[in-house]
Amino acid sequence: MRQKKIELPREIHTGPGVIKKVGDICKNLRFKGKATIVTGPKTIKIAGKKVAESLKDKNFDVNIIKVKKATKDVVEKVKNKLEGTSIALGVGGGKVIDVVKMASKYANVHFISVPTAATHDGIASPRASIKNDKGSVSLPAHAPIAVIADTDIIRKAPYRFLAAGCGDVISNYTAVLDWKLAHRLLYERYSESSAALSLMSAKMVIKSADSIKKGLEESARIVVKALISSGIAMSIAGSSRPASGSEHKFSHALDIVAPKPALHGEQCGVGTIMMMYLHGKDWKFIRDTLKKINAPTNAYELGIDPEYIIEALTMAHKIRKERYTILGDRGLTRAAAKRLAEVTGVI
Ligand SMILES: NC(=O)C1=CN([C@@H]2O[C@H](COP(=O)(O)OP(=O)(O)OC[C@H]3O[C@@H](n4cnc5c(N)ncnc54)[C@H](OP(=O)(O)O)[C@@H]3O)[C@@H](O)[C@H]2O)C=CC1
Ligand SMILES: O=C(CO)COP(=O)(O)O
Ligand SMILES: [Zn+2]
Repeated sequence: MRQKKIELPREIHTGPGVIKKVGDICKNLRFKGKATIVTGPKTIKIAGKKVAESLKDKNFDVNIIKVKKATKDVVEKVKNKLEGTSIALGVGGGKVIDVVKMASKYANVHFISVPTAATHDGIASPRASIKNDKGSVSLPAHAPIAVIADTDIIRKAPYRFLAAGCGDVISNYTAVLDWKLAHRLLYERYSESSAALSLMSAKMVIKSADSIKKGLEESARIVVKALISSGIAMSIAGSSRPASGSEHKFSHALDIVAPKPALHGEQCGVGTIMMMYLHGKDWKFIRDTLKKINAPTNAYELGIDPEYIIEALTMAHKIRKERYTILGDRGLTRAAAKRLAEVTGVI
């Protein structure tokens, strides 16, 4: 019998004002001494300082590291600064959380995920997307020991962020279709329970699409819940397969070719419309749901020139090559890419 390990967060704290409890939560988890906060230039003001205060109140010796990028070098630098730390905390968006996830794994310390925006499903996942000179790689990291998601902070973030999170989780539709395809064609290992949870996470958002609105705590809570359960689907799979397929390849390709890429989740949402079309599924349903949420559904709304959309479509199959998808091994011709984007109204 094949052995399997599933790593999950031990505690999940959500709700308005929960950030004030960070110190308490760390103490209850039996951390003490030095706590290192990894945060970003904006998020330090939004949440980093509050986390520091809460930790200091509980007698932690607090060290703050600001990061701007999620690259291998940055991960290495942060890892070196984690020496002697009892607990690392990632306070910010997806990049910050990915950096602390990898650095803490290398430094052999636990980390806590403190998202400041509901933009991505890496909040609770055991994977990290790290940039390199060829784009990015998906690396095995470890799951956070705790997730502390303050829905008051998240609801006050620009609405665009919440809509991006919806795009990232809705993309599970095509990710699972691609996974099933790879299972049928290549007999790739497939988990029914992981795929079911991944789809359920997407459906949680789709079902509530009409009530996902700017500034509402309830909306932030729905999206955070869906993103966390999508991360747990990745934990069960032991990879990002249930949450990253052809639509993510398209988004990763855009990150390489577009001079000013949009948010990860926004790009994944648009990618999902097009990949649903390639799968012969109801792509209009995805487009209409994204529209209801006020997430981008075309190049113009992404702020990306149509030429880059076509280029990203033609090179997407070369990204994460080990992950077989509807794009196949040869990918799309330029003519097919142009037609796909036109037919689905993306350009
Ligand atoms: N590991 C995984 O499983 C997954 C990883 N990802 C990765 O996550 C990244 C995308 O994350 P995303 O959050 O979209 O992008 P970023 O982490 O780049 O954040 C985007 C910007 O938003 C700012 N920000 C964050 N919170 C707030 C707030 N409350 N108010 C105002 N500004 C805020 C950040 O500030 P600051 O400048 O301070 O950082 C940053 O400038 C990608 O690299 C993607 O590959 C995505 C999905 C899953
Ligand atoms: O973004 C992800 C899941 O939403 C993870 O993507 P990758 O595994 O392709 O880096
Ligand atoms: Zn994603």
